[in-house]
Amino acid sequence: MSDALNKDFVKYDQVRKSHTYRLAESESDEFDEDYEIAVLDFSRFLGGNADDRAQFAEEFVRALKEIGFAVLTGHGVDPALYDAMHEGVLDLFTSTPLETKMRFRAARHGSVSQGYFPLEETSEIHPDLVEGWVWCRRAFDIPQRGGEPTHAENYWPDAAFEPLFRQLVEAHEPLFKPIAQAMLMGLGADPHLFDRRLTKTNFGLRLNYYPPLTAEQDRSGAGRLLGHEDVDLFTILPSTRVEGLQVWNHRSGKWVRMHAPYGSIIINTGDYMQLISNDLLPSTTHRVGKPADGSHRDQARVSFPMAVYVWEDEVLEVLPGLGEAHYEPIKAITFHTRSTSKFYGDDYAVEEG
Ligand SMILES: O=C(O)CCC(=O)C(=O)O
Ligand SMILES: [Fe+2]
Repeated sequence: MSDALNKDFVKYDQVRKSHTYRLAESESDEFDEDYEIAVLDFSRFLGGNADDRAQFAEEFVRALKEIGFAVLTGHGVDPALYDAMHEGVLDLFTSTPLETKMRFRAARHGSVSQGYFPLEETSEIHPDLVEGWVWCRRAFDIPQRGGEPTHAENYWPDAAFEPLFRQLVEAHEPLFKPIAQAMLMGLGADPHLFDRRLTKTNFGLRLNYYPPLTAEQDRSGAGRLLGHEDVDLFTILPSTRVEGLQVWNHRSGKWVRMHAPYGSIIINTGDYMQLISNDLLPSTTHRVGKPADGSHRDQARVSFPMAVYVWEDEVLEVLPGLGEAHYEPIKAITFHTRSTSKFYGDDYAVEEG
């Protein structure tokens, strides 16, 4: 199984992914030590004049076209919040008994597999050295799309975690539209085309807890999270304290190690965005490997990416003005669940229009 290739699962892909990579880390993997992922000041878009905004959008989209990842500073979120989240994730995973965690095992809610993922069970295709926990919009006590009441209490092992992690949701939700607007502007499309779809939209907040590596795991060369692409429009990932994120450079066929400054956020485009951008913005493969710096190996690693979706009943289609469409329009639920049935089994797919 450790020789498995992404190509073995190509039937699940809903957008073109022509490269080949091994799911697990391997001694033969090559690294692009010189490539620098762009670090851009988002305040130029959030607070700048029309020229600043246009220039930011151009640089942002250039970086994304090239590698599917960019790092943003100047986004306005207090880094103290990320420190609090880091501690909160450690607390959640280390203080919740396994039997309690197992009562929340992940299950499909609409498109999203929401709930707890035990160690080595992030996906059905290969074991990873991470525990995960995913919550969508409905799990937070925030305004819901149709004004329906929330039942946050159903989703949390301890009620105190909801208001804690809600702070992260409330800090990031105001960034959804400006990030999408900058991408659309840089693509030459109407920057406001997704404003309605992104109002009270769905998302998946994923907390990842990578336990300290044992000496044996360290020796085995096992990675922490398999190579994958995100299915979403884009992901907002605050920079992590412990390194390890690696990004596939499709030009060189090598991996690039992410080094994002403290307090910055990493943005990467996912499958929804690759479809609507007609393959201009790639859904880039990434994974989490052992830290290159040995001193970090005995430390737990924590990350808290937020995946931005559109609701299940929206249609994903190629934006106007981007030439002959490579894809047919498709309902978001069909697109999302077909693609992620790669991880959750064939019966995960919901076929609708
Ligand atoms: O832990 C990280 O740095 C990345 C996690 C990730 O790619 C994911 O949860 O989709
Ligand atoms: Fe990811």
